[in-house]
Amino acid sequence: MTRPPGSGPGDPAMRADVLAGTAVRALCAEALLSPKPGLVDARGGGAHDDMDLPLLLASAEALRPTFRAVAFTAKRLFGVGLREELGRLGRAGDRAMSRATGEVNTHRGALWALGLLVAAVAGGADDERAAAGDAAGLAALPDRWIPVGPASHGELVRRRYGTGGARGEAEAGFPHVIEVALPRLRLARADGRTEEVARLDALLAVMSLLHDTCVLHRGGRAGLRVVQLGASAVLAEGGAGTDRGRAALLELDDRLRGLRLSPGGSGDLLAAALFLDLLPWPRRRPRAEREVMACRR
Ligand SMILES: CC(C)(COP(=O)(O)OP(=O)(O)OC[C@H]1O[C@@H](n2cnc3c(N)ncnc32)[C@H](O)[C@@H]1O)[C@@H](O)C(=O)NCCC(=O)NCCS
Ligand SMILES: Nc1ncnc2c1ncn2[C@@H]1O[C@H](COP(=O)(O)OP(=O)(O)OP(=O)(O)O)[C@@H](O)[C@H]1O
Repeated sequence: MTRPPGSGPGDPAMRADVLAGTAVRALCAEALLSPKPGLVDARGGGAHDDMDLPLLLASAEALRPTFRAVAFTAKRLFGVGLREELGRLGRAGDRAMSRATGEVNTHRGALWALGLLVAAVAGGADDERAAAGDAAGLAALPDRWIPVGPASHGELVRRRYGTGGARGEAEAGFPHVIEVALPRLRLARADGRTEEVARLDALLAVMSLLHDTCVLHRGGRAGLRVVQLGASAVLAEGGAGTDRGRAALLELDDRLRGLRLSPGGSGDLLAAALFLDLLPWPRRRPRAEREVMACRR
């Protein structure tokens, strides 16, 4: 759980501006990665007619002060006090995003995941699993100030299909980041894949398993099956780095754009994985290597 103030690593590499910079870099890296099935990328808006790459990059930059404030706050507060302040900062960040994008939801899910992870690292978590665990603890704490308003798409989907959505993923300690995206990223690197291919394979691995409320909202259970089976098929063909895998990926992209299905939750969790992967952890390599070995077995 979140540590009391003053017991963080005090590591200058984990200063608030470094954490905020790494969060923005992770968002930009996710946005730029191409070709992603159904998502906004360097080629265009994917399944979205209201987004493109410049909008996503502007939105990422608009969130930098929020991430910095989250990191400062997590060094100062802990427990429910921190959770409630994060809620306030997250809602203000959401408004900053909306101002930057003309009211388009470019990064709501990503701000939630990255905000919790930034807070966990600023609060003293000193490796990826500790960060995910501390973020889970924060997500599960009550926030008295959650505004009462119309149900979000995620809430409607949760009620209808009983899935946990972005909240459930965070409260469970980001299993699709820790157990799926990061091991796949490292396995692909260890197999000599390019960085772009490794990131695409990590995204596909998440898509093949996640119950994404964006997809369920737009396409119901049938839509979710298209996404999960389509991503599994690309991986079964060898992933984004093989000719057959690349052809299957482009086919899936056409299909998702045709059905207007966007795997936005998977995009968010890839950004969260890239954030943890890009951070200058004090002691990280041995664990990363162990995960590659575990994934090979
Ligand atoms: C929890 C959030 C994401 C709201 O979730 P909800 O499902 O109700 O809303 P909504 O449908 O608008 O957005 C959910 C987004 O999560 C992503 N997502 C969808 N499914 C999943 C999933 N299974 N796992 C992870 N992310 C997912 C998608 O990008 C989607 O757009 C968040 O906006 C929130 O409540 N923020 C309050 C502010 C706060 O406490 N912030 C703290 C950190 S700064
Ligand atoms: N590259 C990306 N392209 C598009 N969305 C992404 C990308 N990466 C992450 N996302 C996430 O996807 C979500 C946007 O999804 P979506 O447009 O379905 O949301 P919505 O506004 O709730 O729904 P709708 O557009 O169906 O009305 C954002 O919360 C964002 O965090």
